[in-house]
Amino acid sequence: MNGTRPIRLGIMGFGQTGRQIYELASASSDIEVVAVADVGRADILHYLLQSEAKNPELFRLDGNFLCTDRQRSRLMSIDTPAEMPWDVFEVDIVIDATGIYRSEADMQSHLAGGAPRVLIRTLPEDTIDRVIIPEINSGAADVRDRMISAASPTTTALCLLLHILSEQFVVECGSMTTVHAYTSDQALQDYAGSDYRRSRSAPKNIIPNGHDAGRWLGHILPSFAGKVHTSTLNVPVQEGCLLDTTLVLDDDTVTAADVNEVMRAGAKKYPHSVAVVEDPIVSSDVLGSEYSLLFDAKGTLKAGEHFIKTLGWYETRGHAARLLDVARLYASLDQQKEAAS
Ligand SMILES: NC(=O)c1ccc[n+]([C@@H]2O[C@H](COP(=O)([O-])OP(=O)(O)OC[C@H]3O[C@@H](n4cnc5c(N)ncnc54)[C@H](O)[C@@H]3O)[C@@H](O)[C@H]2O)c1
Repeated sequence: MNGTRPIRLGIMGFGQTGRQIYELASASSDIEVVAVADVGRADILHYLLQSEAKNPELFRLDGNFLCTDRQRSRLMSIDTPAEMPWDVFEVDIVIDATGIYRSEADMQSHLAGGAPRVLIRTLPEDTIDRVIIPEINSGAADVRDRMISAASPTTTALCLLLHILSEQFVVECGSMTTVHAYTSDQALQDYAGSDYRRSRSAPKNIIPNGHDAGRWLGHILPSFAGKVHTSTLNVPVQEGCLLDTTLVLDDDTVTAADVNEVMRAGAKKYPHSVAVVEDPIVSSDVLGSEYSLLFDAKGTLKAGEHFIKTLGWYETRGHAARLLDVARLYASLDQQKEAAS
C-alpha cells in the first residue's frame, strides 16, 4: 500500500473462500479487489456471490466487471496462474484461493505474471517463504517475502489453541481430529478420485482423511514440531467444522476449569480471532462466524492425570478474514520500508 491508497488485491479462485474474501474486502475501506480469475462464467460467478452474500444487492455485474459502489473487479476466465496478466491490474498482492495451486512453481507463475506477492489460501505443497497466522507469528513476516501461506482454517484453529494454552501450560504432545464439512473436491456419488476413501460419496459417508497441519506445525509454532498428530473426518455437513483436540499436559494439577479460564483470557487477548462459547452450540450455529476459533467451554474434559480434551468450532469465513489480515500485514511492511527509504 502506498500512503492511504487501498491495497490492490487480485483473487484467483472465486469459490466459497474467494467469494468470502471478495465480500469482506468490498465491505472494507482499505482493500480494493481489482481482478478475479476463475474458470467459471462471469454471470454464474455473480449469481453464486449473490446467492450467499449478506447484502446481495451490493454486487452488480457490468459485462466482465463485478462492481460495487467503490470498486470494479475485472473477471478473467483463466485456468492457470501462468496465463494471468496481474501486471495489467497493478496488484499489490494476489490471493490464490483455488486450493489447487500450492506448489512453488505455481506461486512463481503468479509472480512472473506481475504479482509482487502471492498468498495461498491453504498449506503449501513444497517450499514457501513464510506461513503466517497473524495472531501468532506476524513478527516473523519479512518485507522480502514473496510466496506466503496463511495456513488453512483447520491449522489456524489448532495453532491458536496450542499457542494460547502453551503460554500457561507445558503441552507434551497431542492429537487433533477435525470433524470437517465435506469439500468441493469430494465426490457427490462414488467416483474414482485421488485415493480410495476420497472416491466415496461425501454426503453419504464419514470419510477419514489425513491432514497436513502436523507437518507444518513446527514452521508456525517451533516448540510443537513433531508433537501433534493431525487427521480429518469429512462428514455429511455442508459447512461448519469441529476441532477435537486431546493434549497431554505436563502438570497433573491442571483442571478442565483451568483450561477454560486460560482460553477465556486468550479470547480477550486475541478478540479478533478467538472467542469462547459457553452455550451448547452445534455446527450450524457457527455459520457466518469471522473468528478462526470458537472455543467450546462445555467440551473441555479431563481424564486421568495429564489428559485434556477440548472442542473448538470454525468455518471458512474466519479464514477469509485472516487472509485479508495477512495482506494488510505485508502492506504495512511495505509502507514502513517506503517510509524508511
Ligand atoms: N472449504 C473447506 O472447508 C476446505 C477445507 C480444506 C480444503 N479446502 C480446499 O481449499 C480449496 C478452496 O476452498 P473453497 O471452499 O473456496 O473451494 P471451492 O471449490 O468453493 O472454490 C474453488 C474455486 O476455484 C476455481 N477453480 C478451480 N480450478 C481452477 C483453475 N484451474 N483456475 C482458476 N480457477 C479455478 C473454481 O471454479 C472455484 O470457484 C478447495 O480446493 C477445497 O477443496 C476447502
